[in-house]
Amino acid sequence: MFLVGLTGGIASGKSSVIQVFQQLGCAVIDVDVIARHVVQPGYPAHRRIVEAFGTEVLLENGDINRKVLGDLIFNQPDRRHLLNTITHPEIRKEMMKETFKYFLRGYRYVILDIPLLFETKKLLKYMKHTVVVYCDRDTQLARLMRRNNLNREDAEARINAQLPLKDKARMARHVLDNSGEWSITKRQVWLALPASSTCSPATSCLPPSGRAKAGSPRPLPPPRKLKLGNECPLFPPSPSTLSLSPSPLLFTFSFSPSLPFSSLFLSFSPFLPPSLSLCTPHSLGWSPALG
Ligand SMILES: CC(C)(COP(=O)(O)OP(=O)(O)OC[C@H]1O[C@@H](n2cnc3c(N)ncnc32)[C@H](O)[C@@H]1O)[C@@H](O)C(=O)NCCC(=O)NCCS
Ligand SMILES: Nc1ncnc2c1ncn2[C@@H]1O[C@H](COP(=O)(O)OP(=O)(O)OP(=O)(O)O)[C@@H](O)[C@H]1O
Repeated sequence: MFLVGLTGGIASGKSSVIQVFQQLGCAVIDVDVIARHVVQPGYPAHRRIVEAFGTEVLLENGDINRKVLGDLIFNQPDRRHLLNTITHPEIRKEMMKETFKYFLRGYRYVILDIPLLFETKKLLKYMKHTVVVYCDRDTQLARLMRRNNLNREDAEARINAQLPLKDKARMARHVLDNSGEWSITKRQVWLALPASSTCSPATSCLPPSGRAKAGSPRPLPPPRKLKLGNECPLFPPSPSTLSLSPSPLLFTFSFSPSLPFSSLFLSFSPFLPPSLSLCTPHSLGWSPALG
């Protein structure tokens, strides 16, 4: 099994992007969701947070007051470090459990949304590939202020608590640009689907409407569960998936001027269980005799 680390900056659009992957049937893990889970009352991290930060970081019902704790840690690096030492080991344990569940279900790839992948570096060595969801700083600031109802100063403190997004984009193997309209970002994910097909046009698993000739405008595939066997630079095929010929679609996509970060080629099928994802020549009705 291979792990794909998806990261970005605060409010750069990681959760939005990972939802698209999820809708497409990929195996995904959102570490922010796990981070919320492990600090619930009754969990060791909850007790240790109260010991370290006092009961003023609690709501009346005993839950962590995330606004208060956030205001504390995003303005004070030492307290942020303290919170990280409490929560990160618990988060990693849960992440391992979730990943193992996907492994048992037969997935070859799991996409993990890990906000601090490049900051902590602890998990980096386990990632087969890294993907950054990027947006320019002004857009990031505006989206963060709007979503969290923050003033500029507080929003900047949160952004500055992380490595600059530009640096992360440089460190990543693949970048998704979410600076523009959401529909453009979604297209980047969707368009990557047929681009990664190993099937030649003659044997394509795509419905006819989903096929395109090299150089012609690409029809937008609807979000759906995938049943293709794919090959692409990001997610190579399993040994039992045979590449027939490189798809012309790959070429079309990689030089699309509408995608400034068009180096992203995602093959979704490895995130599906093998029974669904393999597109062997035989499953396509192809045999060596037929060519
Ligand atoms: C500080 C807390 C209470 C704020 O909660 P809040 O609901 O406002 O934000 P949420 O958890 O949704 O996080 C939003 C984003 O903030 C950024 N962020 C969160 N924690 C940190 C941190 N310790 N350092 C830098 N950035 C962080 C991430 O980009 C994250 O995606 C919460 O983020 C938290 O418990 N953080 C510690 C755990 C952690 O490091 N989580 C990040 C995933 S490893
Ligand atoms: N392309 C876009 N156009 C407009 N708004 C967007 C776009 N992408 C994301 N947003 C909005 O920006 C905000 C941040 O997006 P999202 O929550 O996906 O980011 P995130 O990186 O997961 O954030 P965090 O680091 O805080 O978990 C949300 O309110 C989301 O609806």
